[in-house]
Amino acid sequence: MDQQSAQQELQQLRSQLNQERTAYYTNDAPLVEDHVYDQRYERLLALEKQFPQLVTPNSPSQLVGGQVLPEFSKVSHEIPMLSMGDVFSWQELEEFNQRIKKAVGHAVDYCVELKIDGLALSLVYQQGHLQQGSTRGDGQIGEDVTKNVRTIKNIPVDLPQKVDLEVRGECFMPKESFQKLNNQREQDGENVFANPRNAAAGSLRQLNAHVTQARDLSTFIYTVVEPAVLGVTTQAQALEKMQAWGFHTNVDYFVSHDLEGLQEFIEKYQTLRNDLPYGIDGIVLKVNDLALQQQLGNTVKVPRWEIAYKFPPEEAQTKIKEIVWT
Ligand SMILES: NC(=O)c1cnc(OC2CCCC2)nc1N
Repeated sequence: MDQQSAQQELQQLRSQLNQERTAYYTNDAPLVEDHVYDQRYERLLALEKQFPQLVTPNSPSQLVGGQVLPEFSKVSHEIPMLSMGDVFSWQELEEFNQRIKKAVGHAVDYCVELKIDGLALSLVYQQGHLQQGSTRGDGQIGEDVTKNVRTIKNIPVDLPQKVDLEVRGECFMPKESFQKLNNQREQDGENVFANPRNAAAGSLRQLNAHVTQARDLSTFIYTVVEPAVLGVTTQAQALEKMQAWGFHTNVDYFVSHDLEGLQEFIEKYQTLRNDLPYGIDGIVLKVNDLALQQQLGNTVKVPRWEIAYKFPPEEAQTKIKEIVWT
């Protein structure tokens, strides 16, 4: 076979295998039988062995980097990765709502999301290919964790369209994986992680990508930095579109008008949180209209258009709950 036709076949194999991998891990909806995927993967490896000069970073064979990094290189976030203001009571949520109504002049819709207890992650795509993954760091400068990010199963390496796009979300470790990891560490006489969030941070910020790959990390993507690229004008549409493009998003969100239905949502998830397969530490209220978000802008540290309502720590939950609701 000549190089030209090998190049064409490899391009097709890479795109097919990456799509099949995303569908399998993100939507639990495999596109092909396992043995078909395996045959394709074997063909890719054989061609790459015969034509090593045709291997690309996005190839499924390159997902786990070879060498262990000496340290992380730094990434500067063009748009700062802001944190969130926290409130702890219903009254403070109402004060937040009043501030928004005063600034905007009328009641607004909010997109209400679960607050996943993980660490913030940025994913940058160029021409539809995953180019870089980085941590929030101090909001301006984060760490380049691209090699590790490529091992996270529900992060797509290719997008359905060849566009430049940045999305952000939460990287977390499911509770069950956390338990298994700590049991294994205890058996190996290693120190255990205090909670799933620390385990996720320690696993993502690993200099050896093979270690990250073994840690069963996951993501919930919640922000598109440039909504126009996806043609969306609200946060709820952004969540829908990102899911359609292959990102793993959290479906337990709803749009409330002027806090309607919010108390029920909070009570529901303050109770449900123990049974969820991942950790949450509250809910996030975001002005749904993205143009309004821009109009409201940000303070130095946090956006004015969103607030995080933090649940009381799990052990104290019952006591504080009576105080908050009576
Ligand atoms: N932990 C979460 O689940 C979560 C975190 N952050 C955000 O929104 C960003 C958007 C701009 C600042 C915060 N949404 C979330 N759901």
